[in-house]
Amino acid sequence: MISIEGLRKVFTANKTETTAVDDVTLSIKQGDIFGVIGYSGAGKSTFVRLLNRLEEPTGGKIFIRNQEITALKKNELRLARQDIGMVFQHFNLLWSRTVKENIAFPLEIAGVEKEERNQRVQSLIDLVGLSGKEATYPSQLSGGQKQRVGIARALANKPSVLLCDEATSALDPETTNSILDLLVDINQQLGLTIILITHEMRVIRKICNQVAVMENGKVVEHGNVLDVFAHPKTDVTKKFVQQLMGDAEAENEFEHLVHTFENGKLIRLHFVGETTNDALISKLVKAYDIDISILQGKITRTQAGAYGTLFIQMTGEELEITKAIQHVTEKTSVELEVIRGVR
Ligand SMILES: Nc1ncnc2c1ncn2[C@@H]1O[C@H](COP(=O)(O)OP(=O)(O)OP(=O)(O)O)[C@@H](O)[C@H]1O
Repeated sequence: MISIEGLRKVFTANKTETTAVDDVTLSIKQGDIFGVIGYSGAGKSTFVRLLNRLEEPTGGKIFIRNQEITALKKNELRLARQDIGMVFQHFNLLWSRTVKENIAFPLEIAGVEKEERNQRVQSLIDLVGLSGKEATYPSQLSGGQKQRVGIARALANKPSVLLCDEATSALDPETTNSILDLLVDINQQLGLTIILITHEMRVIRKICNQVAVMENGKVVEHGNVLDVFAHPKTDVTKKFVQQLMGDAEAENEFEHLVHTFENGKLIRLHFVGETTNDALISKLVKAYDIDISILQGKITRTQAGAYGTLFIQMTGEELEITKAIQHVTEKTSVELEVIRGVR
């Protein structure tokens, strides 16, 4: 759907050059909710603004549905942009226009007839849950409602791609959740491909199936959200994962466990994907003559499945414990590590 090859953006200000986006190559599939995460200054905003050429690339190519965006002339670009909606952090609404008039604006520019325009605006208002607010001005709306107008406006020309530039960063956690739910709805109902940038891992966790991590203009890691979460390779990704999981896996935590729970085997189970639903612990206790205590852990859910770590203590006969461990390693995809054997 979207193919990005060697994308670069260098800004020159006061004779100093800043490489905001540095040789980014990615491909994004139709229907993906693709998250780009990074700390402030990583280059996320520049990256997303390059995709519709709100910023002109210094180098590289962008293809959207086989059309080379980077090769388009100004007037061709205007048409191509109708296929790429964009939602902004600070909404960018027209304050002197009502909700209805804001959403109608891109349709007026595209020359859509009044009757069709009105119909489309009304169905967008229903889609984003703003029925009854048609004649309201943006200043009379809450942040979440303003962003709903922003989303409806971005969808007005029936784009196949929606770019979200920190769309929930100005909102409180509850409103963030409702806007993220709306984006998932839109993705499912309209089959829209969504690219969103954020500095919050919980946004990625809640709605993305793919993620790219940016640092110093480069994509340092990317792939399926679960894979990247479960096996983070770079320090920056590890820090983001820790934002969600806390430091449940920190070394000093397990030292503490080893000393506190002196009997039986101490085991770390690492769950990735659907296996967390399989009632593994109760199956083990029923099938083998052992006891299991859950000592510590955290499991979190992502759009692509669950993952997390659980520290358990197994007590009982050595042979039974060995059989239970074999069951986990041979019959499930849960990763198991014995961190201390029987005393
Ligand atoms: N118009 C500009 N002129 C000069 N430098 C710029 C310009 N826009 C961005 N930069 C620089 O490019 C780098 C990346 O900025 P960008 O805004 O893309 O990062 P970001 O990851 O989106 O950060 P934030 O979340 O704080 O917006 C920064 O070093 C920034 O100072």
